[in-house]
Amino acid sequence: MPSAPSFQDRRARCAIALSTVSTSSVTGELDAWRGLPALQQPTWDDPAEVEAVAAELAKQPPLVFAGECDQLKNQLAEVTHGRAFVLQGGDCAETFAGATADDVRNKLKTLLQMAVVLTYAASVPVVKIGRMAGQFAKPRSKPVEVRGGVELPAYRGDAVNGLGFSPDERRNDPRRLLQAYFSSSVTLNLCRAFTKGGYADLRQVHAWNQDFVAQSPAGRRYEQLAGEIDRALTFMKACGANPDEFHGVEFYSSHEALILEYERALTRIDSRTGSPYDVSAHFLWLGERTRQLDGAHVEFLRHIHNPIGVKLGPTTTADDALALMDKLNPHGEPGRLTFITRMGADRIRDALPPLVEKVTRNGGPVAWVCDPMHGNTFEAPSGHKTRRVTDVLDEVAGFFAVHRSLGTHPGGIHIEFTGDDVTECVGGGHEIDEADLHQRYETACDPRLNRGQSLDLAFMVAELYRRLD
Ligand SMILES: O=C[C@H](O)[C@H](O)COP(=O)(O)O
Ligand SMILES: C=C(OP(=O)(O)O)C(=O)O
Ligand SMILES: [Mn+2]
Repeated sequence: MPSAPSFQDRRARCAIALSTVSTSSVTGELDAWRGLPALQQPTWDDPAEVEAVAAELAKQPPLVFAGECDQLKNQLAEVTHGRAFVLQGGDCAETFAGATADDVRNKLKTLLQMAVVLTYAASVPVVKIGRMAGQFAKPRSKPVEVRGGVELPAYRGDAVNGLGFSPDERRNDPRRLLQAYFSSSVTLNLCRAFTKGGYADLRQVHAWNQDFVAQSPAGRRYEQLAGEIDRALTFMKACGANPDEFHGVEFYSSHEALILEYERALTRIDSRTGSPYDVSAHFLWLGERTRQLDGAHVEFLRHIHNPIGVKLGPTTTADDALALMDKLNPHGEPGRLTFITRMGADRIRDALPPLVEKVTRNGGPVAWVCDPMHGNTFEAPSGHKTRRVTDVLDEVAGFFAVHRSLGTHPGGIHIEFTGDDVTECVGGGHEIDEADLHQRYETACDPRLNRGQSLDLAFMVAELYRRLD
């Protein structure tokens, strides 16, 4: 007969049992979305292939660490308290071909320049989040695209199918999910190297502008500001400050949590706390098309501990916002939830106040961020999807005006931009007009601000921020 288990044995068995119970209940929660309607999911030819890919993804190392997600959550908590500002941006749709050192550096350079303008001119700490290293999947308004009488499945991002207009390219291929992971990893590695390895050093403010200054009004304006920063740094050094403190910056990754098989496969239990984190990015958001309260996306996001966002379009009611708040941040944890409003320049001044009022009165803390892109898209006569820079600026001005009148904090901007001199949005310093769009229209999905247009926006936001005082 086996002897009675020792106290240690019993304790160990008990611990094992507890961890099994808690792990399986966590697993149950993380898979609960599978029983709910999930919009905008690709249809795959072979479910077994998707399962094999998910199993492969589940074995891969995390792209980000839970502790980094917590750090971002703390910084976003500062935003909810009105003490910091979010700058979130990048491509509408990243592409695998764009995971190169040049492309990533150009985007980061523009983001850093914008952040410097905001930090210096508005005197506010800026939380820098890229729509980078994972933004490979797109929701679409139509499931198909028709060209010259030929109908094919819509492009859903490089994680799903190809942009080229052929049946082969447009076939949904689950193996692309693996490539999305590897391209995210390459991009994030570059971002980490650029932001920590000296390139983002504040003493490089002029270097980021070198290839730009002569050509553009925004570049020249930036150059002046960089000169002031230089003098401030010299002054601080003379006062005894340690210049190495400006060597690197904190940078975080984000993307829309769209393809639930991918996000689920990259969700891990944090060894420190036993809580699940989606380690595909620091920050995940839900799009306007997939934020149904009883839908699969909300259910999945509810259980991960990353800081998260939800896009809110012009039809969102105050009750919708409150219900999302209750479901996604039931304990009112500061920094956990960001509402990214994308109302359109002509709607923001009417559509935003009821949401902010009700959430502020009844809800926990939330960071309010303005996406001035997605409510302002239209089709030019040439067929290009575009946006007017004046509408983008006007939506941001409306966002600031609403928060100012309600006494709440305009917490940040969320934009689609690129570091290259593309011609995708009309207006701006170089006055791109609709007839110019074809010149350098390179986006895989929505039109992005180019570098000059992005810097113009940063100067305007800094001005609006200063006027809040
Ligand atoms: O950001 C993405 C787009 O707004 C979204 O994919 C819808 O675009 P579509 O109307 O071209 O499908
Ligand atoms: C699809 C997007 O936005 P929204 O969900 O707000 O339409 C996006 O951010 O690219
Ligand atoms: Mn977009």
